[in-house]
Amino acid sequence: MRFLKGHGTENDFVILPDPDGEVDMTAALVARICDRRAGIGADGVLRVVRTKQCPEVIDQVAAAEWFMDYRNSDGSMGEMCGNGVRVFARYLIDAGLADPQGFAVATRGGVRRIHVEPNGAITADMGKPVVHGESVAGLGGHEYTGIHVNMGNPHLACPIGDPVVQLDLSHPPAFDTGVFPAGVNIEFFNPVGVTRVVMRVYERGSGETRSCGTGAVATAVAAAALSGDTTGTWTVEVLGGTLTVILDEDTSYLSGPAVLVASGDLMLAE
Ligand SMILES: N[C@@H](CCC[C@H](N)C(=O)O)C(=O)O
Repeated sequence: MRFLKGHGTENDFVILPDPDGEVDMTAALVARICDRRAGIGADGVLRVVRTKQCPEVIDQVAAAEWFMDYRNSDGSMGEMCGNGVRVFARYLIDAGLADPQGFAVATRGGVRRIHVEPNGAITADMGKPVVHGESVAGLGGHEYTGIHVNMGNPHLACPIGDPVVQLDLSHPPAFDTGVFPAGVNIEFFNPVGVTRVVMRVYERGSGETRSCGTGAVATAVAAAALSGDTTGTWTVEVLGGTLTVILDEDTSYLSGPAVLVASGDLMLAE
């Protein structure tokens, strides 16, 4: 099975081209591929499959030829992945499978439109964030109140007073399973400018990663809310680089680098 490897601000993915939907993506196979010692190593897998082959997203077939079948590194499914969809787009463009002028990708979280910036950055229209109110994350004996934001997938974005570098994210933060019965991605951020924040994230199904695109948008929403805003352009610094988030009245945009770094043949048995 052919694979490629790519990343967006060091949120890294194995890309599996499977146009006709022939690969049986078991959780065990995904976890083996993502294993950083016994596999290729990645935060997740992006299976590239024609939307018409996938009953679960067949309602998106008229809008998007390709479906991003996203899986976390533990094999669990995610509805959306902001860096993933940008790396997925980079693959489609480089493979000549999508129009670099703009196209749409089907995801479990809905259709996401893509365009390429003059500097090569890839921007995804992430849809309108859905804000649900406050909830609490527990970490290192502290409780952090954050904002529950749905970006197709669930997030809890928590402002903290201290630099995020001090946090120990080697263990999962606690959260309210009544609010998040299917788990949650938890961001911690500290503002470092009027519209600039530093963020770290503990992802559902993948642990701490060096970036999270949906998390960056959720963080921008929470940071904006702190100053009484719902719109604006935010710079989100993550361990793996810098992302730009635009919040407007109707939708949100995530922009940043997305690169392919390798390709090869997967030798793991399915
Ligand atoms: N890294 C992603 C988010 C991936 C999905 C997440 N772990 C979940 O289970 O919802 C991003 O860039 O958005």
